[in-house]
Amino acid sequence: MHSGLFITLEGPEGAGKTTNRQFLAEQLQQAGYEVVLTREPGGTGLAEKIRELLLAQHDEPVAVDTELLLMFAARAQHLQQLILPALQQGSIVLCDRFTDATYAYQGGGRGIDPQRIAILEDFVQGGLRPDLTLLFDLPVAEGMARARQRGRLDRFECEHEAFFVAVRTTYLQRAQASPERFRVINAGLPLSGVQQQLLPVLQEIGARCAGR
Ligand SMILES: Nc1ncnc2c1ncn2[C@@H]1O[C@H](COP(=O)(O)OP(=O)(O)OP(=O)(O)O)[C@@H](O)[C@H]1O
Ligand SMILES: Cc1cn([C@H]2C[C@H](O)[C@@H](COP(=O)(O)O)O2)c(=O)[nH]c1=O
Repeated sequence: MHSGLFITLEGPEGAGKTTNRQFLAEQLQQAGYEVVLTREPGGTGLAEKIRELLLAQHDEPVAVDTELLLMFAARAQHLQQLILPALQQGSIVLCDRFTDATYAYQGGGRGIDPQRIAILEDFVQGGLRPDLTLLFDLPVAEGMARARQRGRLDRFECEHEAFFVAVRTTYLQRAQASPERFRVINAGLPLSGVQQQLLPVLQEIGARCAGR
């Protein structure tokens, strides 16, 4: 059990998670909260090295189970070194992607049985789950266009459209299955419209912190 708040930001490539994570952090810090910003895969020195392996192109195919296990290896390190200590100190942790991404990308995209992902989720996380998850949803083509504008594409960003359609569908199914945890944000609007949708979320975060 911890006294902090674990908030994850999810969505496909180019959905605006990084941009809006910064906006949320600034608002929360101005309101006096201790905020820790992090991301997956990554977030610690070792986990960032695993991220480099995962995002790079290799001269042999990456087996889907290798990809899955590397995601959870990075997560185990991230949890022990950064997320759990921050939550125990009472911080709000804003994490760009977490295990919902594994269900969406390795489950939906790569076709791994979600029951196998659930076994690793329990093994690595014990009972820890995000308190709140913001799903930044937008049409696949729009997200890919935004990602392409940034320049060179990583190993995931080079996937075909059907992969990203499966990723988006899985995210939306998970949001529908757990409405108490997910808030779905229409990320296809101009930035001001996206941030407008985050105002009630900020109020909710404040209320949850006050109740702790
Ligand atoms: N609402 C928006 N309208 C138009 N462009 C946006 C919007 N939000 C973000 N962008 C732009 O889209 C690009 C991707 O945004 P950002 O890096 O925040 O997304 P992301 O979800 O973190 O992406 P990824 O998961 O691929 O790293 C950036 O160039 C950003 O400026
Ligand atoms: C946590 C996690 C991530 N991924 C994928 C999703 C993205 O393509 C990259 C991370 O890069 P980004 O800058 O956040 O877009 O990794 C994944 O496939 N599975 C996961 O669990």
